[in-house]
Amino acid sequence: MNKTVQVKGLDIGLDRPKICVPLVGRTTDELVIASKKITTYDIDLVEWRVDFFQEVEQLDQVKKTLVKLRSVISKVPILFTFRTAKEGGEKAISDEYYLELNKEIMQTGQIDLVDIELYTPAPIREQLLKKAQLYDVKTIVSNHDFDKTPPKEEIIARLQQAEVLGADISKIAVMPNKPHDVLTLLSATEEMHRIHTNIPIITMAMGGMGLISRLSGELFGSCLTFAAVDQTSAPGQVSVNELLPILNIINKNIGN
Ligand SMILES: O=C1C[C@@](O)(C(=O)O)C[C@@H](O)[C@@H]1O
Repeated sequence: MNKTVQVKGLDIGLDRPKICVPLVGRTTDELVIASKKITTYDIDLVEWRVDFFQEVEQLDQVKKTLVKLRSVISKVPILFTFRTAKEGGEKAISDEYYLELNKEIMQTGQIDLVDIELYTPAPIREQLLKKAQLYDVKTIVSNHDFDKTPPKEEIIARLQQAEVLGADISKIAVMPNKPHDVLTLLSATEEMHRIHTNIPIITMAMGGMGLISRLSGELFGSCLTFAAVDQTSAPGQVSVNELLPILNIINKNIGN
């Protein structure tokens, strides 16, 4: 069983959850300034949330900006994510452009991981998964529910579906409306990790109510957690400086 994924020397899936910081700038300048700051922190990955970028519909501009970001972010993997409006992102684009954007960016050789939404129309999703393999880009197949927390069986089923499709990592983010919803997400995570999967998984309950899920991945089986340097990309993210000591204290004591 190989529940780890290696990217740029980083073993995702082992020990303490990896910390991923989102870049949410709207302009190239904002993004470059933010990435210079982010790389001074003790983090494991950077996610470019390109749906925040105001020139996202001009592929050449996306590519030029990516080259600049890559030259700043040289040591840690870059995850490229266009989060669609229907899954809580900033912008709606056509399925055709979603395909073109992700395909072209994978081909540049400048990114290490790509986020592909589980509910992307099947023919597009399949093409993207194939291209990722071809260009040696690791895939996170993701799903987001910004309104509610689906039942445990449904959370597990979506994570499994991502794995069956060939994801390197499967991910789900849900919104809790009551404390029990957080338990549902954690219980699904624990069961999925223990019994149902051969790949690393990422799960979180969003919002303040779900915060515990962003801290406790090492116990329940979520391999990565998103945290902010200045700006958050989703409700409930805390700052890297607040998160790091908590992850470390869990890591230090978990085997005792
Ligand atoms: O999918 C995720 C998870 C996330 O939504 C979160 O809740 O931390 C943040 C997003 O930037 C990322 O793409």
